[in-house]
Amino acid sequence: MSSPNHNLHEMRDLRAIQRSLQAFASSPQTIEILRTLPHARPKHSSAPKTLYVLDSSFNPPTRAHLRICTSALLHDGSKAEPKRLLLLLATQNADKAPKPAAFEQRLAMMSIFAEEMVKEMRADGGREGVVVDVGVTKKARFVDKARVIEECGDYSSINDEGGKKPVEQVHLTGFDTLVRLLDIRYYPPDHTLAPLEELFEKHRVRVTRRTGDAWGGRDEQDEYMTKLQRGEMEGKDGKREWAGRIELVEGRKEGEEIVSSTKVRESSARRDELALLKLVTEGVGRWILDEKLYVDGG
Ligand SMILES: Nc1ncnc2c1ncn2[C@@H]1O[C@H](COP(=O)(O)OP(=O)(O)OP(=O)(O)O)[C@@H](O)[C@H]1O
Ligand SMILES: NC(=O)c1ccc[n+]([C@@H]2O[C@H](COP(=O)(O)O)[C@@H](O)[C@H]2O)c1
Repeated sequence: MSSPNHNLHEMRDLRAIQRSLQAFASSPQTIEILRTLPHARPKHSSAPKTLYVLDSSFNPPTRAHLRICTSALLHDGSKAEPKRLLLLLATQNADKAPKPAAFEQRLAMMSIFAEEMVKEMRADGGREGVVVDVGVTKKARFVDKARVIEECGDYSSINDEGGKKPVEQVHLTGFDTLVRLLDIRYYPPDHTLAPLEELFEKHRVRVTRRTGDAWGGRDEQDEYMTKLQRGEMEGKDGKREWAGRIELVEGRKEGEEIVSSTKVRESSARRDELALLKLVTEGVGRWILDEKLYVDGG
């Protein structure tokens, strides 16, 4: 889907981002790619075979988000190349009311975060040619996001018969979000998992463990996965085979600090710069401090 907003230059001008967001909000569009990095892209990039999607409120992007993305791009060897990553800001959340910061601030941070990620992957993994998109969607649930991404012209390739071939999406989530993805309360009016059929038929979910906080320890998370494999979803019109489309990967190591966007906002509210800078990438940290983001609470 081409748009006048595409490739907002560097995404630092908050007013320009705001104007793009307003245009998006008042348009019938449900998804829009606002920036693609790096600027000079490898030829193959327009037709990825695997599209990783990190959907988040990015309030702000953290080192946990960075790990989720780089782990997928660098270590998910089984997926088809070329790979591409979409950082997707959800302007509507399935659970949460909007909180600080404003969406334009979040997009500016996502853009800085994407630049830092591309740079880090070049340095660490020797990985040239990773293409990262920064986009927005009005859709809150994963099943709806997957559908609008499929329809987004930026990612289709042409099949042998000349038709459009949608790319396989791998949705990157934390364990807490997998539990919510498979919770029937998000699927009115029938409140069954049947609407997820189209998601799991075509796409996958790569789940990072999230332990040591409110989401249970390793054993509880393993037990949850075992129940899925044994067909726990079937009573809710889900399918046991879907478990094969869900991959659980390691997250934080034992003893490593717990990272969340909430913790960043709390550090900023306490004016604890040192704590804040440990939770986010350097450029995002600098932006938060310069803009005095979250200092009034949130
Ligand atoms: N530390 C983490 N470990 C594993 N997954 C994470 C972690 N932080 C975020 N995620 C996952 O990344 C996705 C987007 O994260 P989200 O924006 O909800 O971050 P958050 O830190 O949970 O936010 P908040 O603290 O504002 O609730 C979600 O699927 C979430 O589960
Ligand atoms: N069943 C679902 O598809 C479902 C449930 C809960 C959250 N979500 C989405 O997950 C993303 C991350 O959510 P949180 O910021 O609440 O962790 C948001 O885009 C949110 O809308 C989707």
